[in-house]
Amino acid sequence: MSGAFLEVRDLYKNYGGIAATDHVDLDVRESELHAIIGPNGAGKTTLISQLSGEVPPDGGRVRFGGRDITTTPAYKRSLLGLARSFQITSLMLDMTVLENVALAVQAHAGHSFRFWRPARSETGLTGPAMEALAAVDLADRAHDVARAMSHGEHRQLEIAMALATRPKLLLLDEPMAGMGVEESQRMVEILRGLKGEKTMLLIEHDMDAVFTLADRISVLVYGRVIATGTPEEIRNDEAVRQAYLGDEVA
Ligand SMILES: Nc1ncnc2c1ncn2[C@@H]1O[C@H](COP(=O)(O)OP(=O)(O)OP(=O)(O)O)[C@@H](O)[C@H]1O
Repeated sequence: MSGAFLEVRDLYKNYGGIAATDHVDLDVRESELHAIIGPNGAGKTTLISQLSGEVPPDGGRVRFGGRDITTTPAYKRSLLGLARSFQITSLMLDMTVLENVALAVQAHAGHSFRFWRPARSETGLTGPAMEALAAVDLADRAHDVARAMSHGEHRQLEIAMALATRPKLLLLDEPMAGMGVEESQRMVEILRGLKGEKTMLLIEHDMDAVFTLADRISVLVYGRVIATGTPEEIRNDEAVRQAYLGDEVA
């Protein structure tokens, strides 16, 4: 027992002879920002999908908050406090920013809200929704229609929707994907603001962002974790340097 908040042991997923995750061991400690990096096809998305419960593992165990959740379905993991940042495809573009977040709160709370009332009229929904929007620097956009926002703001909104459910662990799947320099910098600031308050597992290709933000980094190559450590340790790890042909993590 490591006493980690999220404990992954021997996790395995095979796709037609390819081990997408190959006996992965991973510990995420409470309050840390733990990043997963690795070349294309290394298994990062498969790993996060196994943690959120969308992809069932072929072997191994996942424990969260001391409880075995290996076979727990995604919606129950979310109720236990394990949230994956929503994807853009789940945004309601013709609704306001606030309504989108309120819907996420409502969906998470299930029966405790009266579903036939419009989400905007429930103060029990708008309180947590506004708090989440403030955390991602979108409070002043609350009443704008989601369609009117930029790509970067849509990604901020996705994070607000996950935060509004007050998760204990936030799974972030490439939050900087498709962003320009300025948008990425804004996202880095937002994640920096959440550091310490939220435990986060971050998958990201933007190495500058990862090395700036992460408390610890795990490196996945061909489905295997080849190293875990502080940014400094990862930077100096010979196997990691070789996996990245020496330069990208320098
Ligand atoms: N649903 C699937 N069916 C078959 N093979 C899959 C499936 N999902 C992933 N794979 C394979 O598993 C391996 C790991 O893929 P995965 O998408 O998890 O990697 P990744 O590290 O997220 O890649 P990227 O950085 O490009 O997003 C790849 O070889 C991929 O082709």
